[in-house]
Amino acid sequence: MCGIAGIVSQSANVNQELFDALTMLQHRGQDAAGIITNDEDRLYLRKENGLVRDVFNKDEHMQQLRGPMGVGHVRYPTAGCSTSAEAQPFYTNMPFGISLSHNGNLTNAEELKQELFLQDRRHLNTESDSEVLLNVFAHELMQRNALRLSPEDIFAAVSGVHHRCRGAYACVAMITGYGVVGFRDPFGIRPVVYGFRETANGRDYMIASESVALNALGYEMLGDILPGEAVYITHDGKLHKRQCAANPIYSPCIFEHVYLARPDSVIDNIYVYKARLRMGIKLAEKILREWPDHDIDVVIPIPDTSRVAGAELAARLGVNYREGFIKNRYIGRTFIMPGQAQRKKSVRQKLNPVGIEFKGKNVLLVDDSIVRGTTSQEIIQMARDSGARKVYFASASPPVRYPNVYGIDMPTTVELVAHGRSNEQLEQLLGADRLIYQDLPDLIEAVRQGNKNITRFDTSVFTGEYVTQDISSEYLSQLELFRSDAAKQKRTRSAQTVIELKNA
Ligand SMILES: O=P(O)(O)OC[C@H]1O[C@H](OP(=O)(O)OP(=O)(O)O)[C@H](O)[C@@H]1O
Ligand SMILES: NC(=O)CC[C@H](N)C(=O)O
Ligand SMILES: [Mg+2]
Repeated sequence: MCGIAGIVSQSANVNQELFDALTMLQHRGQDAAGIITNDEDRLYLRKENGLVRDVFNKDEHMQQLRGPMGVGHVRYPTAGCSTSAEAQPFYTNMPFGISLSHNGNLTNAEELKQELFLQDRRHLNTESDSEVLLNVFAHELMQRNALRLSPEDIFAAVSGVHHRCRGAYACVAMITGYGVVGFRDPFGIRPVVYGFRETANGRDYMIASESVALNALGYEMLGDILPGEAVYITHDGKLHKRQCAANPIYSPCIFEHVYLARPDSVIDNIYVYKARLRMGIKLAEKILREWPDHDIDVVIPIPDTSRVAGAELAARLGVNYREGFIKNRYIGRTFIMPGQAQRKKSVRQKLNPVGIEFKGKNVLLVDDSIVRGTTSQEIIQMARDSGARKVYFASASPPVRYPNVYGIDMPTTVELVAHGRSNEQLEQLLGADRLIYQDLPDLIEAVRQGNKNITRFDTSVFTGEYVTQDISSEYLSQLELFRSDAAKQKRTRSAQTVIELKNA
């Protein structure tokens, strides 16, 4: 769940707007950031590890990122490693000069790498699946053999990508001198929206992972890029759009609504905020059904993401809602940090209890999800240390028991605290007096109520069933080998010495 953005403007340089859009999407990736812009026949690229505000220095970088169109990226790695060499956008000069930002994860990247080398004669310089995706797109565009690209050529290339690539990909690509293309895999696993803004010189367009980026910059939303669809905005402000997949099946990732997306975003026509409110209601109904004589004195959310569901949960239970943990505003999201040691340390730095809210009370702590159990374990202990009498814990989503292969870095079952454990075992391990999980049908209903046209979601982290239906146990074992915390750290350490040939 990286963040992607692309802008085509009829007036000004897009550097500052891309910077602002990426800042709005920072919650989707904290490891690296990048922007590439196109001015006439020149490209300007800056990408590096770090937060948006740290990567782009005003005088050194921003002023040099010239041009009225560009694409940007904030990264949360799910493939390759986390060196700056794999920061995005990626670039290839054949044909025309194409740069690409990708959110998601390809599940056939290894096969494609072979194909690209042996058949297409293309060189890849990193382990990133996004560089693979860029080269497939570039090769498919080459196949058109066009001296001047038409929208037809571009849509045919996207169709070619759909034929060859498996997994999740929400992308923005910039074709030097031509325009910006947004496209989404035929299942629509990761979100991407687009919109426009009227100016004296014509229409400016933006494509971004979430609608918050559009709102903040004064763009009006036109809609979601649909599964399999591509939207092409030419440099002179014309919009073309086409369904490029033979058999698209809307199956967005439900975890976007649980945790990944900002609550103020609307994705796939569903208000994330409302979906989270409904998760709170469903959870309250379950508690009232299964534990009618509960003795909960107060509901305390674990900031940030569980706040919305927590408030509605408390209201439905008819008990007080209290901000018992104060979040340090300078610490980012812990779940998407790269190593367990850092994640564990950050929970304590990030959240501090307000003692009086716990002393002598039966507290119900509520979080949006329990993944590795890092947050819940620490927080339950903190509640006890603060004098709580009983500590109950509720999760607004069901137990996360299976790896994600579509752009969330949850690759190994052993790292998932709920994998192979019963509710009782989890209660004991996390140290809760009672543990309540949302039921999956309730979660699906809470989200689906926002858009009844979506008949299925990717719920693989809860069920182990993958919407693309091509995930074998061998693939998962390989993933486990390559993406465990230990394996990642080893790779990142060794890659740090060879970062100079970046993909640009
Ligand atoms: O079981 P775990 O492995 O700890 O993962 C789950 C926790 O991580 C996330 O919080 P995070 O701090 O990333 O972000 P937030 O501030 O948006 O809640 C999520 O909201 C849970 O609190
Ligand atoms: N979280 C994502 O969307 C990651 C994109 C890509 N797979 C990478 O690792 O860089
Ligand atoms: Mg959280």
